Amino acid sequence: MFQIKTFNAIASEGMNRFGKDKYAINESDQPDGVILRSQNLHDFTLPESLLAIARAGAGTNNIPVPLCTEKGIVVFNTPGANANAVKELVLTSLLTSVRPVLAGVNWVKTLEGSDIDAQVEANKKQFAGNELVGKKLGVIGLGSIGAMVANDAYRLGMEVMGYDPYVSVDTAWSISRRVQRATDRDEVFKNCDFITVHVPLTDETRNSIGANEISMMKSTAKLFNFARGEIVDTEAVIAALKEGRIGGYTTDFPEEKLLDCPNVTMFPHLGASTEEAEINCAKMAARNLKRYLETGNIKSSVNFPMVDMVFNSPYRITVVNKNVPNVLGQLSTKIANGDINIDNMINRGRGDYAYTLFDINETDVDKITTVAQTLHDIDEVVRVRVIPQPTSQY
Ligand SMILES: NC(=O)c1ccc[n+]([C@@H]2O[C@H](COP(=O)([O-])OP(=O)(O)OC[C@H]3O[C@@H](n4cnc5c(N)ncnc54)[C@H](O)[C@@H]3O)[C@@H](O)[C@H]2O)c1
Ligand SMILES: O=C(O)CC[C@@H](O)C(=O)O
Repeated sequence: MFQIKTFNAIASEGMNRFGKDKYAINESDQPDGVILRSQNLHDFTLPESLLAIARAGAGTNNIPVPLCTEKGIVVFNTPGANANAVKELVLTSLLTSVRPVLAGVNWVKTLEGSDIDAQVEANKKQFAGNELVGKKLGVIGLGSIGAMVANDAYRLGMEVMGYDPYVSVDTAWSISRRVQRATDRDEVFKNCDFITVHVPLTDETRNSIGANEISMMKSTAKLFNFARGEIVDTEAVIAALKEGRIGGYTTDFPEEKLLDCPNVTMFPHLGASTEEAEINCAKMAARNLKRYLETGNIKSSVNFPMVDMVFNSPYRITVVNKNVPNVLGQLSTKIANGDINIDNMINRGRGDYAYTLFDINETDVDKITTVAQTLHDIDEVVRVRVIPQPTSQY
């Protein structure tokens, strides 16, 4: 039985994938797997039992990823599964930022009397706005969300400029050739009427939009942040808004100090909050976690390499180890010394750590367990698992 712990409400369409025959949910404080949304795990003591964490979402800054890597805990996310939901909210924000439609709707609710039509025609000019067509949108970060925003903004008639020095080949293929590529981020700040940021929170991106970047923006330009609050220097934004040096700031990450600042729109972290996105993320997170627990194969991990080997032998030994020379040699020698024949193997490194699968032609569990113990004796080995052949491949 695998023990799964959940944090946050995870859509049942995902949780149902953990069949009751193999999985117990929230019954143990020594889980094999954790599945969560935005719960902060930085202060959570990672139990020794923990093999993997699946984030039903894109950002993994709520998880202590480097510590997980050191402990051989695989962290998964669900790239793209909520991208459309975020894109639709970004487009909603762009459209409502140029037309005060919500203010107009709320104003109509306050009307009284039998001459409402006359009041409407006399006052509607206060809710007039502008159009997006022909205006320039800058998209910083052209991943799952940024690429969709760029393509759809172009379809709405905007000029679009994108910046992403690390864009993946797959995403690059999906971006319209009409989206201008900025080679320098400053071009985006200097030229665009709207700037939207879609990068992960990393050491490089933290506070990466600050006073310097804001000073390059047009005084009418509006900044949109649906990525993470910490990417934008809030104090610099407040100063610019108060002095009228930029036109507006929309964020999905409310902060107290922004509450009474002019031209700020805040959403309560709603980017991924659609039924469809929650279901997509839950299903993908559950699939990632199940695949790893039942086969050792890794897909969509943020800290370990992708590994996908067909499981055709009675048992598989998986090893997480430091990525240094001669560990693989020691591992295979110890397996051979235990009189076990290797059918198939794969070894992949990522940064300081590597992951190896050995499919073994052996059914004697005691013999396999004894050999697995000897693998632990190698200094560089972090974690060893023995997995029986599953009834289905993933
Ligand atoms: N508001 C929400 O509810 C919500 C929902 C989903 C994602 N997000 C946030 O949005 C982020 C992006 O999501 P995604 O699904 O598009 O992720 P993604 O991994 O598909 O795309 C991120 C892109 O950012 C690029 N990038 C990284 N560092 C960069 C830098 N310094 N400059 C420019 N580009 C850089 C990468 O190359 C990649 O193309 C997530 O990490 C998460 O923090 C928020
Ligand atoms: O789970 C959520 O509601 C938000 C997820 C979002 O911030 C993400 O990074 O995918």
